[in-house]
Amino acid sequence: MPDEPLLITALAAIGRALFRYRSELAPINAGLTLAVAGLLLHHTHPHAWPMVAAATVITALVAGLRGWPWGLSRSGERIYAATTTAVAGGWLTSATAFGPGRSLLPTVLLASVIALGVPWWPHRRRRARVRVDRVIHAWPDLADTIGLDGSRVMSAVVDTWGWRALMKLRPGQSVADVVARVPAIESALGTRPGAVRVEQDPAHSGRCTMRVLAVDPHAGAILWPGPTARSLADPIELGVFEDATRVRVSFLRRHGLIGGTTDSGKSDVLNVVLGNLAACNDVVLWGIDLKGGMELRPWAPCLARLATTPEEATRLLADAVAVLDARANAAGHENTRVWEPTPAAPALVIVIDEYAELADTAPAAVPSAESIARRGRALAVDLLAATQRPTQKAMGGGALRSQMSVRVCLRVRERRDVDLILDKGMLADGWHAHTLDAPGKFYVFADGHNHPRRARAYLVDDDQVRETVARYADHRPGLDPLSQAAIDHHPRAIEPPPKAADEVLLTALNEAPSDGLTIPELINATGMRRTWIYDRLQALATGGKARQVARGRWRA
Ligand SMILES: Nc1ncnc2c1ncn2[C@@H]1O[C@H](COP(=O)(O)OP(=O)(O)OP(=O)(O)O)[C@@H](O)[C@H]1O
Repeated sequence: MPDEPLLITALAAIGRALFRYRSELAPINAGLTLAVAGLLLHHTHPHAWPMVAAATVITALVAGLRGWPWGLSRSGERIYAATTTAVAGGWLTSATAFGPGRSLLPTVLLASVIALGVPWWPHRRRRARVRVDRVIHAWPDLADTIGLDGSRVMSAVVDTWGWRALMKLRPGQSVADVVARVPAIESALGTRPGAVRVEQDPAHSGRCTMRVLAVDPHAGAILWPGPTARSLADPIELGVFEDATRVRVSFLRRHGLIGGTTDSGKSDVLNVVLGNLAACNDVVLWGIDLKGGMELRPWAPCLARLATTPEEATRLLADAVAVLDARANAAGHENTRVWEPTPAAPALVIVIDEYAELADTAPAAVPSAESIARRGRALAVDLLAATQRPTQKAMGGGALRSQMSVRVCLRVRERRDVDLILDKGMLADGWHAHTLDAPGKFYVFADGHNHPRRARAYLVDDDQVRETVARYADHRPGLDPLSQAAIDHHPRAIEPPPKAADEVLLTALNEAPSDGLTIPELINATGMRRTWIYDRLQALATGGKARQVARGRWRA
């Protein structure tokens, strides 16, 4: 028959529309189903209405109290589920006993469908769920278009900020392929730019989670809730990830690096860490701030020392090396490998605001910083450095960074800075810090944080700094006697090196053989400590008065 294809096409279109809009039509479908069920029950089991009533009460209670069977966790949604179940069950009970066409029952059913449909139709999470279902349905075609053919969406969950889907990739595809196509995915899904994130499934290289953020949870500043750590062993909360989980990072026996361009929020992250460390009773804090103390001075009452000039910084770091040496010595004697920070024997954390400035203006301090970076972790002498310019020079060609196991990367100006702050290859792996679009947004690479997830640091305002300082300044611990003695007996720390020793060093270098003198020979000649010799050699080398002729051998 000529009309048959048209009829089939029309029926198929209606079927597709009914399927596509099944969520919107759910109240009407439920009303129709109830009418049919009432008719059947009334004709076959009219005396079963007490059982229907009992089932209604039980189901409404379970839906209201437990959210079952829909897995509802919000109280509003549970109340809605319980009310709907009670109304539907009550109507079915009456229809079973009296027949669905009796008296006002049809009108009550129609009025209930409309009344209960009113909260249903505009409900945000329901509409989001529908949109997600449609995307899952359309994904095979979308994936073909954007070059991810063969990938599948296995499941999807709607959350506070949007939705996230678990994806299975075609054999041979990798997460890097998905990351590279993020802009194409955003265009295919019709989202705002920057709404899609891709995270590797740690358990399977062929799977990943795709997060679509309808609302940016980091759009506004998130105020610092105050310190949560009380000991260096407690993780420090830096801010929140995009799924509203907290960024908790341990700084125990770890050096930290905070990098980012100007105004990216480095000082703010430092403030969050300092605010927490100030509340820890097993940490002594020292600070270096070569911007004249602009950033760290507000914390001064909680800092046992604050260096604001290159000379002070050099001395401070040399003293830290003396502490390190003393602790290493003691650990050797006592046969212990690590220094456990306690209020009586606290860790020493040295906070350096703008490390590149230190490298430029106090080159003699760099060997000390590098020595602390290399040896400090086990002995609880830790560095926390912020830098705006993660140049190869400032980062010691990567040697310093490699010792820093907590790396926070805020917005950077150039893509290559990502690899300088985090590590080689991280940019290609999706740590796109150049796309961070507001101060305080960052990526963190640390123990337990090995995937590129965007976070936003808490914002610490000046009042909070003042309050925290006022609260903890009087409760700061002092250094343990061993470490304090190391500083007190360390000549460089108290006064400038004796002029005589300086002259002896210069003479020794001038008269050195062509293959130079070793450090032990220079120690012998001057009677000074190794760290003093090292500092002076660096300073003389910068001034062109000494040079290293071979590894570890010096002359004028
Ligand atoms: N987590 C945050 N949330 C919201 N705003 C922030 C956040 N962190 C910083 N800001 C804003 O960004 C501005 C710059 O922050 P901050 O001084 O910490 O940047 P910086 O990287 O240290 O800058 P500079 O390189 O100039 O020292 C601040 O005035 C503050 O208002």
